[in-house]
Amino acid sequence: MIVEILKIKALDLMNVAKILHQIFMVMPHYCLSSGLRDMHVVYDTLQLCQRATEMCTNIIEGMPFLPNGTIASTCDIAVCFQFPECCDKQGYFSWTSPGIGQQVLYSCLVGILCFAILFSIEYGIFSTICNAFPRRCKKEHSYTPANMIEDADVCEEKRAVTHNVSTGNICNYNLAMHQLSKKYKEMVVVDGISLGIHRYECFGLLGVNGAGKTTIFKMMTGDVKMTSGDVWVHGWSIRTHPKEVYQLIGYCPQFDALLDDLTCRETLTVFGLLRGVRIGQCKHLAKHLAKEFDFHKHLDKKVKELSGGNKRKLSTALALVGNPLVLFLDEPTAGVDPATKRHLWNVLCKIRDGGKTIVLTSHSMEECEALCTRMAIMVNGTIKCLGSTQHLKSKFSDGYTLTLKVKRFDNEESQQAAIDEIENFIKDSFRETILRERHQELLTFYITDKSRPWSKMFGIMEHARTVFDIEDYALGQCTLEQVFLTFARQQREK
Ligand SMILES: Nc1ncnc2c1ncn2[C@@H]1O[C@H](COP(=O)(O)OP(=O)(O)OP(=O)(O)O)[C@@H](O)[C@H]1O
Repeated sequence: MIVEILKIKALDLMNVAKILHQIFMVMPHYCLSSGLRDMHVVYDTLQLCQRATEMCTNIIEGMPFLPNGTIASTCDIAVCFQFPECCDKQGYFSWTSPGIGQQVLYSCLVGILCFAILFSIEYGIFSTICNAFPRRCKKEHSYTPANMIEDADVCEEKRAVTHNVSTGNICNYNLAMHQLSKKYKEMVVVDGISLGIHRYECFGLLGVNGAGKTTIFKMMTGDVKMTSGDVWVHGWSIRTHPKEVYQLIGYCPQFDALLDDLTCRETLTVFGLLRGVRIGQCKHLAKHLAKEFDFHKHLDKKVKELSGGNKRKLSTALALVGNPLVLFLDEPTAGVDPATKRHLWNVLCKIRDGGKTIVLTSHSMEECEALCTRMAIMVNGTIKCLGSTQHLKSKFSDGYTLTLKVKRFDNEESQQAAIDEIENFIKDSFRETILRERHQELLTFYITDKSRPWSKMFGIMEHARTVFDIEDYALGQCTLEQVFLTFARQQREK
């Protein structure tokens, strides 16, 4: 009884093992190892059968009553009787175990399937299918941006881009983004951005650390997948025609993506070849770009021997290889000395005026003022304001800034009393004044009343200097940095 139960159990287990074997066969590692094991079993079986047949032949060869012709068949029968596995005469590639026919078939099928998936991803076949059924796909991807009160310029830009998308006039822009969003798990880092950028434009993306600027660049260069929305370069959609888009863009990443052991000349040549520049022209291109970006003295130095600033110059130059139409520059002048920075600005202005579109991020307001025809300030993945430097200054900081330094006292109480006295005086003397910032003895006031002439305001301040404990002061128009700081505070509040 127990033996019977054990037999049934063993049979069940064998069936389970067979099913598992079939399932695991889709895994190449399992397929390979089971194939090797089976080949070894077939080899051993064949060896055993051959040796048994040879032994049998030696034994019965001397028997007189057996005719010569029947020795072979007699041995076959004897060996088959003794070792049943010798009866089948299986080859290595037979379909049933221990042949490896199944493993070979599974490996081929899995290989073909994986290649097909790889090609589909590479050539965007899945996204093309997805775009063909927008409603179904949107269930997975669509993301509605948090509806907050938006600035009128941002709304107008959105409306213009949406109109051009719906009327098929997206070619009006060199670069257009529509409802571009990115979510990392539950965190929204880019929140429904719509922008249209033309030729001859240098567009600045400003924002505090973590506002989502680099993520926008990464989506446009295909580094990360967008959650929803689309990007068009010269009318080509990045979702449906990524290859065409990549041919039209140049990218200088935030952190230099260079090969340490190549020289600058070799790096420029390799990138030139990758971008389809003829080998003969690469030599000239390397020299030209090195001269333009002022690192020709280091052209034959290895990348690892370059200073940080020169690496930045090389990275920016690489973005220009292949003559792209749109340039994405992520903090191109970070770590570059002021003189070279100005040289780079001139180069970038020349490129912009040559008909290209530049999108850059920078934490230098000076740089944005020098280069950008338009800019946007980003907060928490959304655009808070948009326009030219002067437009932003007049819209968000229409007034004057007064910065003053109070004399230093050893006594804390006297210091506070002097500050209070000066603050009261300023608030009484200038109408509509706000104390915007205070860092120790440095006070910054924002004066919105523009009715007083400069002469009168300076007169008040010169008088105050003689009466109060003021060490120094500066009075001027509001700067872009102040506009930026107004929005930067919102990021911290969120
Ligand atoms: N792979 C990732 N996984 C999860 N979160 C990410 C990932 N990459 C970026 N983030 C988050 O997305 C947000 C935006 O990052 P991003 O690098 O775009 O900011 P940024 O505006 O370029 O900042 P910075 O000025 O410092 O370069 C950040 O909060 C960051 O932590």
